[in-house]
Amino acid sequence: MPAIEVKDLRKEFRVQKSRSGLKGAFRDLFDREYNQVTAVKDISFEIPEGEICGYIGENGAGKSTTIKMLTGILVPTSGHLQVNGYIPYKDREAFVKGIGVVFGQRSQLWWDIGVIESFQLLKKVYRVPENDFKARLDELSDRLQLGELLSRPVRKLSLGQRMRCELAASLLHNPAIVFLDEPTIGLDIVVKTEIREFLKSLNQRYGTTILLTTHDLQDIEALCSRVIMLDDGRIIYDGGLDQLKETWGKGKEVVLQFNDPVPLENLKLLTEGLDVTWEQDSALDARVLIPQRSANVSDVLARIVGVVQIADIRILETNTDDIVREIYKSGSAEARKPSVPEAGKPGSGAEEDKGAVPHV
Ligand SMILES: Nc1ncnc2c1ncn2[C@@H]1O[C@H](COP(=O)(O)OP(=O)(O)OP(=O)(O)O)[C@@H](O)[C@H]1O
Repeated sequence: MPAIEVKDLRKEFRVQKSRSGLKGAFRDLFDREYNQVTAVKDISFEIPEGEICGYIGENGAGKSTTIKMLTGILVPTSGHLQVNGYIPYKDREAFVKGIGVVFGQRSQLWWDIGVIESFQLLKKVYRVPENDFKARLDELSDRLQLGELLSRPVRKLSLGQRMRCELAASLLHNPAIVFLDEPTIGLDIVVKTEIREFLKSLNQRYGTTILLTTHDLQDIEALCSRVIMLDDGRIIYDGGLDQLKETWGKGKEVVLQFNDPVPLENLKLLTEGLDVTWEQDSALDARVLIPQRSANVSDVLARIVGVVQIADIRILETNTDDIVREIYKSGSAEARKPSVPEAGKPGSGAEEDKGAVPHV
């Protein structure tokens, strides 16, 4: 049984329209008008136990709405969902014992009381036996370096300290599935790295399933083997991070500087038979573009080094940030067109060939 199972999940909100001016406000009192917003549009996916999956998309794409449905906070308009064997909004009490949730922007800890007292309350809420609680708290304190933070009220903690406490709070009852909504937002790079390391080890030691929404693609790079990308309530990509890079990445670019002038023709001859493209601004330098799927950098360098005197080499790779920005930009509309046969574009045949799940 998958940890998370979602089929044709949909969420519509009814939002009241406001008319302008005093007269409009008066009319609103008696004759309300509504707009319908469809935040999540019939999405389907499954997440197996023990997977760390990134759930990404631009602002307003529908990520939080999905997480709220998966955690039982919102009731879907239609569709089916099952999380850890439960239907979240129906089996609330039993369901919450098996999940942990961290909303980076909102605290689950009580503001004015010591962190440890919040933990004690959560222990009661989740009915964690005393011995399990002690062992778990010791381990979490140690790994997240909570130490003397435990006796402080939450309002006296820095953001990074609070986030470490939030993570501990969400894990006190040893949940099988953890939902993290922007867990590293606003944190400095050191704390971000600590939190990523912690999540990785949590997943490895306990096989915890993690669904992570983030705008920080370094989180995804560090943690996720799979990403689901949402745009305007629809899934536009579901597949591996490597496939994402392969499908949309522009490959690698090697920038070379030579000691003596080298004509472009010579460079082309040296790499004959390899699927590469050379560009040159002057005879003393050159760039070679190596597509993601064909040759690799060492094949290309093996042909050149020793034959040509090289003063300097730089290897540039499209990073995930660039790729995702590119998909968002070109993204959704293209993705929904039925199979535009153009390589490297969302919705093209290339995506299907790579085994990613196309959602068109
Ligand atoms: N309670 C609500 N009532 C009405 N509309 C809502 C409600 N919650 C969300 N929406 C709308 O649904 C859409 C999706 O919002 P959602 O918060 O799920 O996006 P998101 O991907 O989490 O964005 P962000 O990255 O900004 O958090 C948006 O258009 C939003 O305005």
